[in-house]
Amino acid sequence: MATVQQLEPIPTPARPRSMNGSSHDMDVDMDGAMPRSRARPTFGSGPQRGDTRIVAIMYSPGHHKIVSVFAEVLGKPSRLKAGFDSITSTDQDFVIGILADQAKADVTRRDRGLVVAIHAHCVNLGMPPDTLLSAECDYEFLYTDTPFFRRDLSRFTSHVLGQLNHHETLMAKPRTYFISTTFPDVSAALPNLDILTVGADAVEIRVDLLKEPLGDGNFAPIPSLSYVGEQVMLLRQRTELPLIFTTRCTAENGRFPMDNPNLYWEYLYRAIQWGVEYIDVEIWLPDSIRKKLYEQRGSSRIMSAFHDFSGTFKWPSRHAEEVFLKSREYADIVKMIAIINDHNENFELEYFRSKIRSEYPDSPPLSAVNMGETGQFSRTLNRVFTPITHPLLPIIAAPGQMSAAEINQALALLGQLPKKSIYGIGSSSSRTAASQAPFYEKCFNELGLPHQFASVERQPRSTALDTWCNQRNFGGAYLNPPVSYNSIVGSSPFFQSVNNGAGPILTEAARVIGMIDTIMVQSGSSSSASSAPASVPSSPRHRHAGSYGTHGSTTSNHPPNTSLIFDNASWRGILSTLTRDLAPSAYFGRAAVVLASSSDDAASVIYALKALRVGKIYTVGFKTPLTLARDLPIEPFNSLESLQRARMVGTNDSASPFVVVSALSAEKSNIVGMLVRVFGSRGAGTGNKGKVFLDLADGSLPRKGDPGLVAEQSGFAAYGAADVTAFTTVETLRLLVGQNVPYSFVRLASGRGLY
Ligand SMILES: O=C1C[C@@](O)(C(=O)O)C[C@@H](O)[C@@H]1O
Repeated sequence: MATVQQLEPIPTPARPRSMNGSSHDMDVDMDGAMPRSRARPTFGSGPQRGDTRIVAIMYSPGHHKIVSVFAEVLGKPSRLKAGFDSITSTDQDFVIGILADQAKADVTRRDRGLVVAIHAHCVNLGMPPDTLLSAECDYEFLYTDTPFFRRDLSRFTSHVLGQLNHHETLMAKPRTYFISTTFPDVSAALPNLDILTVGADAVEIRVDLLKEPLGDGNFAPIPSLSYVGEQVMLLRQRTELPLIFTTRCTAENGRFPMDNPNLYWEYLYRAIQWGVEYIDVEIWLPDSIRKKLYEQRGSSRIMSAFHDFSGTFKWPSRHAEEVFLKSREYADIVKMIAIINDHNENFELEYFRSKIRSEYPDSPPLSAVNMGETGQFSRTLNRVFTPITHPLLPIIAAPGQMSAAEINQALALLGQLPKKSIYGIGSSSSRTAASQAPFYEKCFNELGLPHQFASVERQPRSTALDTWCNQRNFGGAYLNPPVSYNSIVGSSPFFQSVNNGAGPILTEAARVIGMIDTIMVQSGSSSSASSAPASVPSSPRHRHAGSYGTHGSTTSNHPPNTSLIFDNASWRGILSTLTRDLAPSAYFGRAAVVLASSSDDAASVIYALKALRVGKIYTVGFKTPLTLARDLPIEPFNSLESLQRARMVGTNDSASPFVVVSALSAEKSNIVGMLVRVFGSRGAGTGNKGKVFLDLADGSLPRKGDPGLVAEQSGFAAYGAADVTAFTTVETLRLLVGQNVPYSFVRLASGRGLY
């Protein structure tokens, strides 16, 4: 008989706060001994249920297919209706399609508490879209049908419905940057976008700098909404980074005219409808407009903007504080930027920053820099959304802007980014860590980081790991393959001695998963931008003598007040892969099958599936540890009968497996292929990619058959280890060096080396 393990709920723990005052997505466990049965995981800023209203898609004639793609992305069936009036609560489990012409009749009087209205317009049909629908819809999705970017639709949907939240994750990072693109036409940027965005956490589109050709050799005085919409669409199709939508006014080094403030509302509100993540709202705009945008922002975040070019602005003044207080009324981030005359004014800004932090601790994060060469120093010190440029951009967006590499080089020169040794630690059985070395070196180089990267091999039962991690200049490591907490700490006097004998600090993911793939270093003085998140709290057990006492015979070589943090990045790689083409809700409540030969191999998969709120997991080949099984029905397939039962439940039944993840090695491919066939869609071969298959086996190793191919033939959308490795690398770089390197760059720059 199959067993179902169900465990009692346990209260959610209090969460640490970041420097910015936002909660951090890396909850940490301060206990050194591997805690087995503690609080229920929170998954940091992981997937949320979000907006649960009925989604209605307004589509153009001949474009009904977009309705089923939305439905697939959301994990629901679709049905077409003649108008909003006929939508009732019985449609809750469907995505509704309404022909645009019919929608126009009743879109205005729709029940906004019941329905969220999305206008899907294919730009190949011409621009602008229907003006009434654009104005009346909640959101507007602009797309091309050839090529169609499924990833863009999935990201748009996850964002506007509030299922994924970039902002919380970004504000938890110790430093964030955005690149100000200054192209008159973003098409020019697209070929280089991957490289341009290395080191950036978001991409700003300077709408006021766009130049819309009028066809007679002239350009529109301001780009039309049609042109801007297409430009935003093009950019979003090519980058996974959040966008910042900026209409900079003429008085602040921009080109947007100031005579009609309503024009700003029109463009900025449309950007919210397009699902742009950040909206730059200048504070000279009337309060009524700022308030309205703030209230209408949905899942977007408002970055209030203030620039002073007069040369008379003073950070220590009452005026500066008033600007901050006015800004924060309608802002999720406050941006203040000024021209200064003297280098000392950079220190005045630092004083202002710390005063704001201590006097208004609950305010939105402050992003503040000075312009001009004199102000560059402040660009190295600002930690929240520092604007950056890149040598490949046509012009810089503001005087004194620096690139990510220049900022890092300056930090290194100032002693704020000390040179560290960072290790890629492999094992004798897997050469993956070593093959990633050239990629990491390339990234460090591109980002101007002073660190040295070394790839090393860990022998079972050797003490080499202790030696690498106990070097004075140790800056962190990734472990590929991951190693269990117990095998790292169990027999190591060094790791047992850290944090005055409490052992390494564990993030929530590391504690629950029990497998460690990232070791970060956090220095107590924490001015280093180089490594672990500043938001990880110091251990209460830290003493002045340093976190690594002299426990047993082990002496720490690290500077005082240094902590080691153990994390797991793989689960995020898995989560990002599974949500690349689907919104998280496609997984909510559905059943999953996990194949692995040990619970260690399955742990990060199960954690990611739990973050995706799956309803049940069938397991094959391992026993799920209690920490992972908590709050979720787990049913091992331990007989043909149990397998047959799961296979026979109706496809619309939530117990019918929707996602299959295999962590079995390449030589077991034939078994994987067989199981995938068992759970394949009945309508396989019809091109219906309803279900999801993820194969974590190393694709470069010889194997008997390709389960991915079998999966595709059986109606699955198939993903492989290369996707997960690339997404995990993005996460690892964030954790180790605090820098964002987009997925597309990882895929581009790593060649075949990563896999
Ligand atoms: O607000 C800012 C900051 C900025 O003005 C700078 O000083 O780098 C550049 C602008 O593009 C951006 O919108």
